[in-house]
Amino acid sequence: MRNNLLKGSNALGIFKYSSNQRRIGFASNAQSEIIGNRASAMVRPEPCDQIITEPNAQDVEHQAWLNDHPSALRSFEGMMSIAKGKKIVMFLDYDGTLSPIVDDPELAFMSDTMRSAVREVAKNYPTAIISGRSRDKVYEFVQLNDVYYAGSHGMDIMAPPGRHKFGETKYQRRAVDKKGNEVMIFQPAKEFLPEILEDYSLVEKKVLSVLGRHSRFHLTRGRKVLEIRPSIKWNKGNALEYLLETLGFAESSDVLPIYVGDDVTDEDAFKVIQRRGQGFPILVSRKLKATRASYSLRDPSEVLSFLLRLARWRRN
Ligand SMILES: O=P(O)(O)OC[C@H]1O[C@H](O[C@H]2O[C@H](CO)[C@@H](O)[C@H](O)[C@H]2O)[C@H](O)[C@@H](O)[C@@H]1O
Repeated sequence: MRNNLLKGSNALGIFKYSSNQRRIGFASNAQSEIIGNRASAMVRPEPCDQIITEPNAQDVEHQAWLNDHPSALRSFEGMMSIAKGKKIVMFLDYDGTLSPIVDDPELAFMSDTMRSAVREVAKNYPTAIISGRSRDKVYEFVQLNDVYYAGSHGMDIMAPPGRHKFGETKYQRRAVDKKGNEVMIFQPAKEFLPEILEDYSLVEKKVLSVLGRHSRFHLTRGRKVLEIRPSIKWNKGNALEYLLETLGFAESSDVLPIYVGDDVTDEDAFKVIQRRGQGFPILVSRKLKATRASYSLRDPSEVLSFLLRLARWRRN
């Protein structure tokens, strides 16, 4: 039991300090390696050292969660050995994944570094951004041409110019983007739009009472967000499947979708990947959470590292 606790605390970057023990710290300073009593008397502990007695129950629980949902950065080589010879398709959520969570949704900008990482990934693998936001808003933030955009939880999908096939799909139509390029738009909930626009301001004030008058809609909750959605079976998971189909991978046995997301709405996409038995669902979270994801990343800065490694992996 004690060994297990210590194993957990080591993996969490916490170690027990005693003066007669060999100790390797995380400080870059060479002095952080101390051997024996004599040396320990000469060297002051580095500020990063944490002196603790036992990890608490929460640490142990978090470590158990990390064992079940290991870091996609630490597991990168293993993941890529599975990906070898397969066609990777990249799916990315926006808020909390490509941009940090901030109080004002209008200010949820992504960094230029993140933008160029996504651009690099999109050069190498088909890439889609699937967000709860409107498609236009996500495009405004991301501003990349060569990616698929799926707004409103996948209910409004746009393929990049020249990257689409126009089939007979009922809700699909040709359109022209702001730069005058022909794009393909897919909107399975289009017929609901007039009602959404008509009731929007009222919905903000009296969400539940409005819902009482619109049985065709239902309420979902995100991170500090109330959303009214058409009661159709369409979510980020359906969008992922639709995009794989659009890309010609519907029946493919060698496609490997990677989906990175942080919120409850991303669980639908994780579920689809689990069901297909192919691909990597990755949850972005610092906290232990119930999830269908197989891997984890702590925050958007780790997402950035993952994307950069993925782009580099293909180049090599
Ligand atoms: O699917 P996503 O791309 O993750 O979008 C989900 C929601 O994102 C936005 O809200 C979240 O991010 C905000 C900015 O960081 C934050 O203030 C809010 O608390 C979060 O819930 C967006 O405002 C929603 O419309 C999206 O559904």
